[in-house]
Amino acid sequence: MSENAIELQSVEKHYRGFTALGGVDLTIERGEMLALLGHNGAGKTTLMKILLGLTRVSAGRVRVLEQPPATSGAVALRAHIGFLPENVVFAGGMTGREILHMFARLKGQPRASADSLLERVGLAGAADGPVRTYSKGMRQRLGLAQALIGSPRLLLLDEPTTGLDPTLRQAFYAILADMQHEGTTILISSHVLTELETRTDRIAIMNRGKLAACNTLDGLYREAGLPVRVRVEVDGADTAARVAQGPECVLTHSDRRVELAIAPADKLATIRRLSQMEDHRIRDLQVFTPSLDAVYDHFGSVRSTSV
Ligand SMILES: Nc1ncnc2c1ncn2[C@@H]1O[C@H](COP(=O)(O)OP(=O)(O)OP(=O)(O)O)[C@@H](O)[C@H]1O
Repeated sequence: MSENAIELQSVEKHYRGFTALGGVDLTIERGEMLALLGHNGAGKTTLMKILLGLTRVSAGRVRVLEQPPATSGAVALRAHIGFLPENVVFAGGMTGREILHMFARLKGQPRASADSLLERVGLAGAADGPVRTYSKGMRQRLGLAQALIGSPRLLLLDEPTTGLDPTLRQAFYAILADMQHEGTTILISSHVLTELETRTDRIAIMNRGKLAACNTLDGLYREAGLPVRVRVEVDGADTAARVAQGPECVLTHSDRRVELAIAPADKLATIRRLSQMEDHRIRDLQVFTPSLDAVYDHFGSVRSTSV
């Protein structure tokens, strides 16, 4: 059995001359949670549709749980995939329980499994009310319950937390963490890097139909190589001058404070240099790593502009 739940090799998708995906290589291991980030139109939904077998690739090779997804023989494969689309719409007149029972029947699963999923997503109390009375967060949770029917081996979630408040988002990710713990592979697309930073194993950033980066968060920081900012609070003008005399780029300089910009690899050398200035008083030193938004911007705008 392959270690990989998803394998994409040189995948392209063209719509009448428009390139939605321009050669994507991506492998996702079984049990991994990978975030797919990208601007509007970057190609995230197209990629998910390909994985679901809803659209065929124009070129390249795709394997989902070791099978090509867009073939007539892929019906059994789909039973192992849970999908939550970006805009989930349910018949407003039906209750949450009726909807989940319907999806359970379609997936050949017992009704009891739907009932326990309503518990799991915290909708048991509202399950017998019509969906038109549900809040956005409740509809999203019903959508997640629908995606979880049949304990899928692969979960594809297209911007699932859009519009959820922070508490609901946390509850949503707690359920995903449980699923991952049980061995489910999860691919989750989003615009928001900050909410995914501590929750996913790796982050793939798409830019205009190409993969601009795919790495752990630490790996993305390393790859981006964005400068680290060091703020040094000093006892007076002499010390400030000494701090500013080093090889680092000086961002601001006053008698009390100097700010330096340094390459991540030089961080320790700078701290060593500052700590060895024994005859000068450094009152405080703060290191600011680049924000996640800066990392995202770096890959979203600098690389992969050739599609
Ligand atoms: N059926 C289609 N016909 C023509 N162009 C399409 C079709 N589907 C998608 N596209 C184009 O392909 C590009 C990628 O679209 P896609 O929906 O995959 O982006 P996305 O990253 O999911 O964006 P968003 O974050 O806005 O949902 C877009 O420019 C879109 O207009």
